[in-house]
Amino acid sequence: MLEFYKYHGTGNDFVMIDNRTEFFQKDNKELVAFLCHRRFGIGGDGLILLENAEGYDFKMVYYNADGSESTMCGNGGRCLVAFAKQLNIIEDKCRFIAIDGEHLATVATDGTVSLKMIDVSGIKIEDKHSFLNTGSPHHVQVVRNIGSYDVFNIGKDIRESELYAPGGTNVNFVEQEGPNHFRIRTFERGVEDETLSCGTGATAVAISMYAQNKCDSNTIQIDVEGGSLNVSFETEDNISFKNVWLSGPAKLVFGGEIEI
Ligand SMILES: N[C@H](CCC[C@H](N)C(=O)O)C(=O)O
Repeated sequence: MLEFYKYHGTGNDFVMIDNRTEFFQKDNKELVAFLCHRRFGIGGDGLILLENAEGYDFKMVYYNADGSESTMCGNGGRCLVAFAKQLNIIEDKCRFIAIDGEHLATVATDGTVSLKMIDVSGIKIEDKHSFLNTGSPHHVQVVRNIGSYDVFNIGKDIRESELYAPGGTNVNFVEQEGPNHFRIRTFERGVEDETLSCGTGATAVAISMYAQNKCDSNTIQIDVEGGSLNVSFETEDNISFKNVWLSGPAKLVFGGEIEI
């Protein structure tokens, strides 16, 4: 039997495993895909291992639902911080290591988890879209009537297009809701579907919109299908962004054991 916990951050859901004893078969892609399967397994957009790391509170190892180890996951990172607190590894502050480097995080009394993301630069701004890396790669495209937009089919086409081969990208569609307030919907690589939220995607949209002068505050509200996230940052030149923070809820849903 394998002990797990299930968390979500604004509807982006993850299977969490305490792998400090390193028992988990990390190269078993089928096992990860099975655990994330919504009918045969537990169900999740991804799976995250919490491990020990010298000089840090813990290490994050992230897999997409298809079983592939991937790049940074913002909501997953926030959920992992809540999981570390549940395991009494940390209190209300921590420093951990993930695939894209070191992250700081805080847990507020209301449970809001704020995560410091990597510094961002090298944003490409084209006529109809932009592209940037916030720990994971993100295509950002402004659309109208986002509520009825065909995120799955258009997102999948962009994700699979020549432009992003061979690695692929996550695809975010965005519509402005008000000053410094946007609504997004994201097609995620590795889940190969729309998810209810994407943390690195929300971060990418906030930075891209600011870089294109669509907002003037460095604190931006991003509504996702499963709730609301907040992104803040500092920039001097509108090209490089530092002190980037992603905040929002990170909730324990249930825990259990699964036969493997
Ligand atoms: N949901 C994640 C992104 C996972 C990254 C992944 N889909 C990829 O780029 O392979 C987030 O909250 O940032």
